[in-house]
Amino acid sequence: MHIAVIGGASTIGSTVAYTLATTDPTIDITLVDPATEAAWAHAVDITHATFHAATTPVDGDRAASFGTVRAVGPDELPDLDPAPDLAIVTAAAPRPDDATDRDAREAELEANRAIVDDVAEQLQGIDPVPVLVLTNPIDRLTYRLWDRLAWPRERVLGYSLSETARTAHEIGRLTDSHPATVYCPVMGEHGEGVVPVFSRLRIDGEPTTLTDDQRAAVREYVRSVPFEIAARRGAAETSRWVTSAGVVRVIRTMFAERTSTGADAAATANAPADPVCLSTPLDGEYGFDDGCLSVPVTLTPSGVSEIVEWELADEERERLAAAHESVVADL
Ligand SMILES: NC(=O)C1=CN([C@@H]2O[C@H](COP(=O)(O)OP(=O)(O)OC[C@H]3O[C@@H](n4cnc5c(N)ncnc54)[C@H](O)[C@@H]3O)[C@@H](O)[C@H]2O)C=CC1
Ligand SMILES: O=C([O-])CC(=O)C(=O)O
Repeated sequence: MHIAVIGGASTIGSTVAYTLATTDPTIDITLVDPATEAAWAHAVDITHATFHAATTPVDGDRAASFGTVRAVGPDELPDLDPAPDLAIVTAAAPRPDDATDRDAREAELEANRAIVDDVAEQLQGIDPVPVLVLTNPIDRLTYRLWDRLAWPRERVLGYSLSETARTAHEIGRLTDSHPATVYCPVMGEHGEGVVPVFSRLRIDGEPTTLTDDQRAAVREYVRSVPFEIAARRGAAETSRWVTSAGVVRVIRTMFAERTSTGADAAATANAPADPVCLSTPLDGEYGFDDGCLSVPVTLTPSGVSEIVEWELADEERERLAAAHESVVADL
């Protein structure tokens, strides 16, 4: 499997590449970035890391299955051989040092629109593959990329799975449970319009109800914690660890048959074969016929195979509608 990370010299892109390479050394990774020196440096450093990730020395047959990590400029994307099976987009404009407020994702919109348009042009040079957009604000820019690319909508996804981990963490704290026992999917906007689907909450497999105050506390935590992290660590250091782990989870789910570690991600005891929530263009699902929002999707190596329409509580539907209104206002 070959994954191209567009904006691969970025903090997030390089961390995703590192996590992928050290989780599954059979994957070929190409860092595509105009910052070719930095991309080269990440590629070589990550290549060295894969030596430790495998218990070396391995035999020649196993070594032959290992992939490579390399760096290229954007104009070389169409010539990659083999062509990528998946593109991850982390290209972004530099953020100011004070980009740690809750409106920081929105503040990126104007500058990153132009970059996403450029990425669309780069991607036009290859045949359609699934594209996972991380560039913020993801719901608006996933739609923008899809609009510019004119690829089937099944191919285009925005990454928002970190919310699920943050939600589980806070529910775990509030209920004195281990976060790993918490299943609570998260729909809506990657931002203020986040919609944890409390009607589907299970803890240790048991349906569980939170109070209104607890629900509000969870939403508030999910909205604010990424910016608390950025404020304490510096704007150049976004939530790289949860993001890269979540992206690997998406890829393992999407390419279940083809990664050497296999995909147990979507089928755990607490969430048997449940879909994952990612942002994707909507065409009537949940009553919305434009824009992108995170909704439950099932995945194949081609992208989205199905957008699943869950029965939602009235309050969840209302919150989803508000998120949709906010997102489409910026299209
Ligand atoms: N969806 C999510 O959960 C998360 C999203 N993000 C977002 O990911 C994006 C990247 O963040 P950082 O890693 O901090 O960025 P960064 O500032 O470290 O790197 C951006 C990279 O994009 C490259 N780039 C610029 N224009 C390009 C183009 N036209 N084509 C290809 N590459 C180009 C730059 O050379 C640079 O290497 C931001 O928009 C950030 O908000 C960050 C964390 C989580
Ligand atoms: O806003 C950021 O830079 C980080 C982000 O999206 C997240 O961690 O969810």
